Amino acid sequence: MNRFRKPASAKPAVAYNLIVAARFRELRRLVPALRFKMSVMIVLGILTGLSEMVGITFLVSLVFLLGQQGTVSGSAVPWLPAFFGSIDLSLSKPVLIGILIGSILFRIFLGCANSLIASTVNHRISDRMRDRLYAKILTIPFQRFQDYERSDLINVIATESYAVSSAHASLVRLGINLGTIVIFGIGMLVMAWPIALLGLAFGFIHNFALGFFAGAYRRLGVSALAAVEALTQLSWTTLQTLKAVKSFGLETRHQQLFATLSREVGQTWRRSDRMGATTSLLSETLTFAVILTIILSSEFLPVDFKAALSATILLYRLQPHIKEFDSQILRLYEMEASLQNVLSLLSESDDIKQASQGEPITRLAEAIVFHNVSFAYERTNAPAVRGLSFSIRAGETTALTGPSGSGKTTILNMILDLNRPTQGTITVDGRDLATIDHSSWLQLLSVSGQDVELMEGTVLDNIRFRRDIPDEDIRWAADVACATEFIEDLPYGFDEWLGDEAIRLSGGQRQRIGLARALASRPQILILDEATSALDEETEMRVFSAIKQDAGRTLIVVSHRPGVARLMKNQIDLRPPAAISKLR
Ligand SMILES: Nc1ncnc2c1ncn2[C@@H]1O[C@H](COP(=O)(O)OP(=O)(O)OP(=O)(O)O)[C@@H](O)[C@H]1O
Repeated sequence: MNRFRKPASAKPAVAYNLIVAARFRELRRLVPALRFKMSVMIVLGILTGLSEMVGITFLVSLVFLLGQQGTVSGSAVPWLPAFFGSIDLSLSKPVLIGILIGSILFRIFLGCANSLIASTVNHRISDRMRDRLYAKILTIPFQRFQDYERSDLINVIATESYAVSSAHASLVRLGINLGTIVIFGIGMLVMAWPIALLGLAFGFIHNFALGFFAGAYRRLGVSALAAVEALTQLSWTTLQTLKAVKSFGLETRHQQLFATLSREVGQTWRRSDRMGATTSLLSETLTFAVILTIILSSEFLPVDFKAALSATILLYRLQPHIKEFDSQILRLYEMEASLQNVLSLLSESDDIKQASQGEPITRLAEAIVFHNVSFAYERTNAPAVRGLSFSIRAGETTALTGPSGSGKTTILNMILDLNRPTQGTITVDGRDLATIDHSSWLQLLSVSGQDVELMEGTVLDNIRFRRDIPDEDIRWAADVACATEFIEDLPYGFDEWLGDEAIRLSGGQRQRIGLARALASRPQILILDEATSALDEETEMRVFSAIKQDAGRTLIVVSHRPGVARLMKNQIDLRPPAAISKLR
């Protein structure tokens, strides 16, 4: 994730069960109206448990009554009088069978309803999380975005976002299990209190014993996440640098690295399975011990046999709930690392430029002026540019020149409002750029750089770049960028599939697609940052003369080629004054 964030602690929790409260608090921040939906699902789940308990006790009674004829005298179920006092609950066999079938059907119905609701709610949570994470990537300041590994961002959107719905599902299951445990416990207490006490002791021992695994599950979550992130990062960089990998003959090296990382991912899943099997075995052993205790001590228990049998079956049916209760807590530990990643990305502050509502701007009438502007990137010792004052006049052409690293791109980024000066101000027609509505300012601008970020799609898609631009404007832009001449030679012309690498295009052809993309929206201000560096001189001159024919546009060009700089009316030289005078 963020390269500058400390990794999540893998230490075991001090108080094992408190993780539930921590996860609940985090989820409440992430999912509005959490409590209502959760409560409905938990109540439905508990009702399912209740109908199961009713079914079990009536089933036991039925088994005992099957041999009898007519109405059963007295209460059919031994614990009912404890709830209903002196009311005569004599039941005939058909009624008993009816109640039994009813409770089974009710349980099936509630179970299905709850699964459907859970699935809908969980998918909605996942959809919402993915949308929010994606939106966050688009709204965090660009400089902050650069702190993140791209592959990790893909991971967090595509897979780790599910941690939120999984945590929600786990909390719901925990609520249902706890409610069911309480209801079964009360039922057992009424039927056979010694067995209920044994059950209570079992629950506590179970919870205590599984608590020892909390730290291991948390560490497992951290290492599983690290292994998946490393694997995705390698895959991502291999795809990005495949040409270099092949040119340097590094295929085998990459294959070996991938196999090692892939094995690590497999190992963490196997470790997860082994830990699941261990905790399950522990849980089953504890259940066996408690059932054995009941069987061995049954003769000495002061409980009616039918009630003892019902309570023992209940205890047996209770075990999965106790087991699930603890395994859901362990899951909360395991998913902690992923959840922290989601939370940390979502807690990034939005770019104030996008959030603030400044004054809209419809055109650049006079000039963009830098007033004693300095800019320092985060975590750097020296500012990238210092004390700059100059103006870029509207409707004119201006060249920004200077040696590599002198801050030309940094200046363009400030004009694009991607970065704001750390000192000084930039004004547009006399208004502070920081007070101008960000999106209306961007409507006036278009930029093309040395490296063109192509995307999966056709030539047309790449020029249009998901904007509403008519085909005529795209054709016009391709003409001005001198791109039509090579596009028409492609087998499918503008419909030729490029892919994000556009391997079949030369560097200069890719740059011309980038230029056409910038021109297609017919911007008032066109910014070209070494955008023609890969073109031959003749084509470059043709491109500039075509661009300059479209009068009225403000053109800002960064180029290391003196010939290009000379084509511009104004020049801003970023060399230190001493260096300039030495050259004269
Ligand atoms: N994201 C960043 N974080 C930290 N420092 C940066 C960042 N981007 C650029 N810099 C630094 O800021 C300085 C100016 O960089 P910039 O890219 O603006 O120079 P440039 O004049 O455009 O260079 P070139 O002609 O090589 O493209 C350089 O020292 C560079 O290392």
